[in-house]
Amino acid sequence: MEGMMPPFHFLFFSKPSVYIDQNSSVKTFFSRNGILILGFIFILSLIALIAVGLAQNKKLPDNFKYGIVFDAGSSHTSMYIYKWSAEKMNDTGLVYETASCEVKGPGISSYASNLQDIPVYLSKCMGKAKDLIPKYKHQDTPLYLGATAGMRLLRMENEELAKMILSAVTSLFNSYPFNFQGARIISGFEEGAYGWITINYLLGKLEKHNWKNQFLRENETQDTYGALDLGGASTQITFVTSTQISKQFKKTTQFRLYGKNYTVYTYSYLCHGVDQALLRKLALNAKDASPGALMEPCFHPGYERTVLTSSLFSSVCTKIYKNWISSRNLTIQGTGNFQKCKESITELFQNNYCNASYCTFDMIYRPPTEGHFGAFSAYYYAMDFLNLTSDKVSSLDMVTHKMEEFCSTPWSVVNTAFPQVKEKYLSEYCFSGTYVLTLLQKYNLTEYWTQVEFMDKINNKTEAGWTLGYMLNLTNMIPAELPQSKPFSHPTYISLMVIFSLLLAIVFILGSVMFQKSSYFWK
Ligand SMILES: Nc1ccn([C@@H]2O[C@H](COP(=O)(O)OP(=O)(O)OP(=O)(O)O)[C@@H](O)[C@H]2O)c(=O)n1
Ligand SMILES: [Ca+2]
Repeated sequence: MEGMMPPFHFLFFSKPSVYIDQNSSVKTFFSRNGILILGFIFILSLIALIAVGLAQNKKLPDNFKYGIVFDAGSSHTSMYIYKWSAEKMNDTGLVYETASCEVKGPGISSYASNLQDIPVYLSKCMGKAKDLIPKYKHQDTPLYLGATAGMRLLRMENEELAKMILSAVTSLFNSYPFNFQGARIISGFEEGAYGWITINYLLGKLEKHNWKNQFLRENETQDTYGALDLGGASTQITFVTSTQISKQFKKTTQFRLYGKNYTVYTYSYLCHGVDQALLRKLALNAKDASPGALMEPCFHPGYERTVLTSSLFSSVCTKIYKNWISSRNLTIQGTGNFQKCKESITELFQNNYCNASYCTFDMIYRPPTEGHFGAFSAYYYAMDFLNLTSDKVSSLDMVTHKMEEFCSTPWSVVNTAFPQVKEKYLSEYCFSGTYVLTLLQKYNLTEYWTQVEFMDKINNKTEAGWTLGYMLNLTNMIPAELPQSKPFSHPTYISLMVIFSLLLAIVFILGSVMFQKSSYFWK
């Protein structure tokens, strides 16, 4: 039938036009080959489109993963639930805290004599985890418990009791549907290193992309932050050092993360956490106290606390003072004097020394500190309460002035002004603030006050601490090498789709125009 389009397969399988009309043979030859080329482009475009679609746009709805970590500290236990996209698990900054739970009660080490209470102690937070994580994900959700300095101290005193606490936790957690990976006492070295990983991961210091979404190499990445963690029983300092450190000190570790090497110094000072430091200070001063009373410059004027002296010596950290006095009641009376408080805290640090190549206190080698530091846990609690976090305050003089003012404020005034703050915390902020300041001075970190950033939740979501780093490490979520170049971002994918669609439309339009012309020659 004249004028009708030939079927689609005709484009490729019709006889060569050169046999039909000898006069238009050359023109027809080109138009037929043009159609063939366009046909090829069409097929290639289609294949490319499908390939891009299959390779780059595999996004599945709600493909999230979860992980649960319990931080069993000396003063309290917290549970953190982390969440991340399963497709992007090797990227930095993508795992975040989706919920947390404060376990009611003291640190887990105080359950040594009442193991039967451990299920009640932990089950409320476990119930929260069960409710928050979708049921079908429970089996794939790793669950960890890491215990820190409180349990380290208990282990030094009585290893069997420490084991029994961990066994009680193990049998409880095994009865839950999660993928329980163990309850253990982590070392001070791990605690420091994982804290460093957490903050640098969350601050995006380990792996960087440029505006083209390409990974930046070695020296193009930003400097990492050092990590300062102040707990109740221990304190950790961790930072990247460029000082050549003799192997005999064994205080550094090598990390290879996202294709970059880091020489990280870390040390955990046991008995230098804020609670144990206060206990040591009180135990140390108790020997010189007049019978029944101890004047304490780190407590507010008018504050009183009565303790049994034996309770001051019950910790491993204060045992050395035990022989000095027999047990009796001791009333501690605040005098609220920042300078005297600072002097007495300084006595807790022995042999402080720092030169160009090394620093030390308590005979522990430490290379000179470098770069910026993120300070969390009790560093943050104290400085945040005192309104002294670095964006609000610019110099050490300001901090000193504020501390002098706060410590000398009568307890009745402080207590009335902050009725919502727990009495234990409130009565000790003069001590803990002064302790923070003294510790930072011992680390030589107060010269440039803004070198230290006090941090709580990073990106307003995830708490700074060792738990996230611990989970990232145990789930192999931080690769040693850089991941292969990133797949297309969503906008790039959409742009490619548009370009290929336009190309296809042009191919079709040109194809049909050329086909009409060539069929004119066949007539
Ligand atoms: N809002 C808060 C919370 C806690 N604290 C105090 O901060 C100290 C350290 O708390 P934390 O960092 O939770 O210590 P733990 O993790 O329990 O101890 P460690 O890491 O040494 O095992 C404790 O003295 C606690 O009383 C505080 O002053 N204000
Ligand atoms: Ca802690």
